[in-house]
Parts: sequence; C-alpha cells; structure tokens
Amino acid sequence: MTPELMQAGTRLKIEHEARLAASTGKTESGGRSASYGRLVQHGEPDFTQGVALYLDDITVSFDGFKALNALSLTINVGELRCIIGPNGAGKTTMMDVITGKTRPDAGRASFGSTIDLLRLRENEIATIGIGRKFQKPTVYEELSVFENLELALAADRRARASLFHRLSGQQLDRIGEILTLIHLKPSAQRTAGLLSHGQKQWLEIGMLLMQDPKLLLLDEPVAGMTDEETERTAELFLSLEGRHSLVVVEHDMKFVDQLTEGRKTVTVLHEGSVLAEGKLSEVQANDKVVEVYLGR
Ligand SMILES: Nc1ncnc2c1ncn2[C@@H]1O[C@H](COP(=O)(O)OP(=O)(O)OP(=O)(O)O)[C@@H](O)[C@H]1O
Repeated sequence: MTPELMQAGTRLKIEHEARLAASTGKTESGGRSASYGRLVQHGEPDFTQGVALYLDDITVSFDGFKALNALSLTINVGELRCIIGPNGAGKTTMMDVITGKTRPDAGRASFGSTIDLLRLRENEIATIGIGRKFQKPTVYEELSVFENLELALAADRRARASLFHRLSGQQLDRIGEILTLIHLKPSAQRTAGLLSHGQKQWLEIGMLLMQDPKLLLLDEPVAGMTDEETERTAELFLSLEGRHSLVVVEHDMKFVDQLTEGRKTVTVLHEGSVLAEGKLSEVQANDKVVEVYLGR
C-alpha cells in the first residue's frame, strides 16, 4: 500500500468512526453528524451533510457464506464513484442491499443522512430518488425513444395510464433535454427495438434520469459497447456528476480511467469488503489489489 493510500485509509477510518459514534448516539446532541443517530423510515432525505449514501458494517450471508462482510462505504452528494473488484467480490449484492432487493443480516444503510434504507421496501426505494441500471438494457422495444422517455416521466405506475395525455411544455422541455444528453435526439421517433445496444443503454439511462434520481447505481454500463459508445458514455456520466451521485460498477479499466480523470476515488471490493480505496493509479499499484484482481 502506498503512503498516500494509507493516509487516505486512515482519514476514511477516522471519518467513519466519527459517523459510527454519531450513529450510536456517542456525539454531542445536535452536532453536525448527529443526525446519523436518527435514521427515519419515511420523509425527505437529508443531503445537507454532503452524504448521499452511507453503508456501515453491512453483512449478507448466503447459507453461511458472507457475500458482504462488514462492508462500509460512503458516497458523497454529487460524487462519481467507481467500484471495481473481481468476480464474486460482492458488487451486485451491495447494489441489491441498497435497492432493498436483499436484506442484510447486520449493518446500517442510509440514503442521505436520515432515510433508513433497510426499513424500506424495494418499490419504495425506487421512488425516493435511487435509480438502478442493470447490466442488460430493458426498454420498451416496440415503443419509440420519445415514448419510452414519456413513460418514464413519473415514478409511479398511475402515470403509465397517461401515456397519451398532452404533455406540458415543461415536460416536453425535459424530454428534449434528456434526448440531447443521451445523444438520441435524431432518433426520437425511432422504435427502441431498432437501436444499437449502446443506444438502448443510453435510453434506459435517460429513462432513469426522467425521474431525476439523486443517486444512480450503474452495473457494468459499457459492457458490450463499442469504443466510441464507451467514450460517449463516459462523457455522459461526467456531465451528470455533481447534479447526481453515481455509483458505477465496472470491469473496464479504460472506462474507469476516463471517469475518474486521474483524481477521483476508486473503491476495490474483495470478499465482501473494501480492500482498498484511492486513485486508480494508487489502487493499481497496491500489491493486495494486484494479487486479488488486476493481476489475474
Ligand atoms: N442468492 C445467492 N445465493 C448464494 N450465493 C450468492 C447469492 N448471490 C450471490 N452469491 C454469492 O455471493 C458472492 C458475491 O456475489 P456478487 O454477485 O455480489 O459478486 P459480484 O462482485 O457482483 O460478481 P461479478 O463481478 O461476477 O458480477 C459470490 O460468491 C456469489 O456466488
């Protein structure tokens, strides 16, 4: 481990322990981090402390095998974080915990500093501002690109009935903005089933963006894309950074390099916990990381 990485690790540990102290009530009342001790089930997420997602000591066991083993991770508001790790490291299980698909045996998970994700159902989590993109694109193949975005306008199912109602000027503007962002404006009237794989991925990301999620979870978004599509996807994600927090699980190191721009933090998962965190160049030089992952 490089000295910089050790320093980063120490800093994270101190920050983490401060939050943990706050979560167990060992903090001055009303202190800056005190709200971690007051996780609530419902209500508006609180992002004023700069935290979008907080996982603390999460353990998930499948028949005694720990897919996640005391995993702790903090994602800041507006941050773009890449998560890498070998097959079976626990990346998908982590996403499943965040989205309520899998319940952990132990630990805490909050959205912002107050919403207790572990007490919400999967469908509730989908509507509070967490969007998840699975590896395979899932768009409505028989509908046009525009109609797909229109369908995604509202988060709840009732909106589906309104497919053919007149869109407000504001809604049309929003669809136009997203079409530009995902490079599909010229294909707005095209049937989604005729799009390339990369275009379908962008469309699905656009559909998630229609709901303006605070946190986007993206599982291997560039798998199967051409180099040009991969590059455009990197540009898209970089343009989303700041307004949204993005957690990108990815095996493609060139893509991770583009996204992290030589300065952002990359998290390496291994055997269900964080093996290393730091800049891509740092984790790539980390002996433990080389051994378990990059040197395969
Ligand atoms: N439902 C399950 N029952 C039993 N074991 C499971 C289950 N889900 C995941 N696992 C195991 O947990 C470990 C972590 O799996 P997970 O899919 O989270 O890893 P991953 O990092 O996403 O891997 P990959 O990069 O291959 O997608 C693996 O060993 C996997 O076999």
